[in-house]
Amino acid sequence: MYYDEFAVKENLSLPSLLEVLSDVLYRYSKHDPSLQQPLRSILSINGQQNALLNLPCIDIHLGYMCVKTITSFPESSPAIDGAVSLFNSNNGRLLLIADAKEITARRTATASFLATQLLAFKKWKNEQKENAILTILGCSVQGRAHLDVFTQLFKWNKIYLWSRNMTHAINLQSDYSSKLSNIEILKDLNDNRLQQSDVICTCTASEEALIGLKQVKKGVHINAVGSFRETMRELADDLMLSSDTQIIVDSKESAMKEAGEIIQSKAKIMAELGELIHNDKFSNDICNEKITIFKSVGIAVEDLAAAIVLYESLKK
Ligand SMILES: NC(=O)C1=CN([C@@H]2O[C@H](COP(=O)(O)OP(=O)(O)OC[C@H]3O[C@@H](n4cnc5c(N)ncnc54)[C@H](O)[C@@H]3O)[C@@H](O)[C@H]2O)C=CC1
Ligand SMILES: O=C(O)C1=NCCCC1
Repeated sequence: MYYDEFAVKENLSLPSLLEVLSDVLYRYSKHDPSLQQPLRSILSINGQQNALLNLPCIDIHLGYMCVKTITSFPESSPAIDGAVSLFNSNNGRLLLIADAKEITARRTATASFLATQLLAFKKWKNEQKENAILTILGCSVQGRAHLDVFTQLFKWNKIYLWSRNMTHAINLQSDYSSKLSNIEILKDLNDNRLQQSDVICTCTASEEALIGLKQVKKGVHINAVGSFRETMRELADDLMLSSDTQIIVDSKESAMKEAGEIIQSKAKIMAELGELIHNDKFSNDICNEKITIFKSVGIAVEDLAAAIVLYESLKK
């Protein structure tokens, strides 16, 4: 009944997760009445950064209900802890309880990869696809999960890693050295290799902007993962507000309440990721001249997708 982080990692197929994620995000953005997801609750402890989060949702179309309860304690390691519970929505039976750290890490990175497919790969010519450069900022749990998912699902020409503490980047490079020989470390964010990157994933808990318009190239795609509070941000206002930037989010309702970059810059949101799925008009509006930003804060239907994939794989 309880699946720990190792069981989650071993049994959560990324291609299946990508498929179920696309389906639930598509129906979420279409306001499909069979899918219910209220805004999550974030209860802060003594007004500090430490918090208890609750993310429920019901999907009567797929026949499941899910609730993830996690703590976020940024000064602890790991920063996130908790469990995901999956239920049958026809009879109310509890089906599975699984480690939330691994589910959160993998569903978040897979959502970023889905955004990269829809916002970057679709607009690239073959040559850019064959020579694509990925940069990951922040080398803790999310940075590691992004490296893992992005390299399992796509072949990158080069990968650059940056972390505020360089040892973390070096350790991550070393952990992957037997599988990947194309990882390099960026010592700082003014390194012009950042400007050569086709895709950048920002995976930090920063409260100050780490990158601005001057540090990235025209047409870059950015997955901004880290911020989920008004006071947090990884991207500067000039990047958020440029007329060359198109901003996509996982949920407009959540992003406007939680995404620091969006609240602070008052940048306009172009669409939710789910609106881009099965939508040729939107895909055609995304062009190679524009910078695309997928700002995620994390929503319950993503955990539901992961829990369903896990449950159905364990049932076999
Ligand atoms: N969008 C989403 O769906 C999700 C977002 N998150 C958020 O993503 C971020 C990363 O998550 P984890 O790796 O689990 O957190 P973590 O606490 O394990 O790591 C935080 C990372 O941020 C770096 N960092 C903190 N302050 C910084 C600063 N001022 N400048 C540069 N780097 C800084 C740390 O060095 C560390 O590498 C967190 O803010 C977390 O809350 C986490 C889960 C899901
Ligand atoms: O969606 C999640 O799960 C989280 N989002 C923001 C940070 C904590 C976990």
